[in-house]
Amino acid sequence: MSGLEVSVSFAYGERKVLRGVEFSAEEGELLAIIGPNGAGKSTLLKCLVGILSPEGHVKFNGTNLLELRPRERAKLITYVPQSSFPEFAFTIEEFVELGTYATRGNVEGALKRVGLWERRKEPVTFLSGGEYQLALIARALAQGSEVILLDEPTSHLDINHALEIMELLKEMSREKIVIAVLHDLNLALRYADRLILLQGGRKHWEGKPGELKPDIIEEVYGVKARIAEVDGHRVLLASV
Ligand SMILES: Nc1ncnc2c1ncn2[C@@H]1O[C@H](COP(=O)(O)OP(=O)(O)OP(=O)(O)O)[C@@H](O)[C@H]1O
Repeated sequence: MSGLEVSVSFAYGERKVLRGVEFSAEEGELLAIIGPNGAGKSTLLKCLVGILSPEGHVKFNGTNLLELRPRERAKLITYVPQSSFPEFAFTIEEFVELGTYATRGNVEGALKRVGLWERRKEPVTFLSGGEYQLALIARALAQGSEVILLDEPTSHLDINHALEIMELLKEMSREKIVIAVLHDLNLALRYADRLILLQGGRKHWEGKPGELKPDIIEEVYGVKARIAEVDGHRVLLASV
């Protein structure tokens, strides 16, 4: 079986946070995980990458990643956490090299791909929020894994940098499986091949962006929603 096959449940102690979340993904796909605050999106990514230990399985090409040692798992799946600014004094290049512990990764290729190669000798603390997000993505790319998970990669970014990141993810998804938690539904509608909508720890809905109906948004987010078409893109207009 090729691609990623997920079936997970997870509880923090007594508190059930993911209840039988199932989906699959194939190489060449950009999946967006969407859903309201507290739905379980970050928890789901942490379960997929093995930071948390869920019940169930996360199979990649038939191998259950949850049963692999961390070093072996890291060759196959990488996680880009929510951006928090680094306090330490690495250069950009050293920071990206940290992603290659499991592989003989391609630091140069990754830095060139995100446009930071020329600045590689600068301290990572010199980067702006958007540039730091690019460095985080370069670190994931340098690891060379086939599945990349990103938790809110566009939060704190201006629209220009957000679009730049989404274009990069789209390009990466041609040869990998890319799964991103996105709060911005318009970015999800525009860039994702498929959406997984979580609510209350369950998969509430799954489909292509073109299939998302306003009534689903209204039900899950408690807003009034309209979806219009602008220059061939579906655009969500929400109001309270
Ligand atoms: N370490 C933890 N211990 C206990 N409960 C937790 C922990 N982390 C998260 N939770 C709870 O699990 C639920 C899901 O949290 P999670 O961060 O996965 O949601 P999310 O969909 O990513 O939310 P957001 O959009 O606000 O980032 C929330 O109710 C949260 O309070």
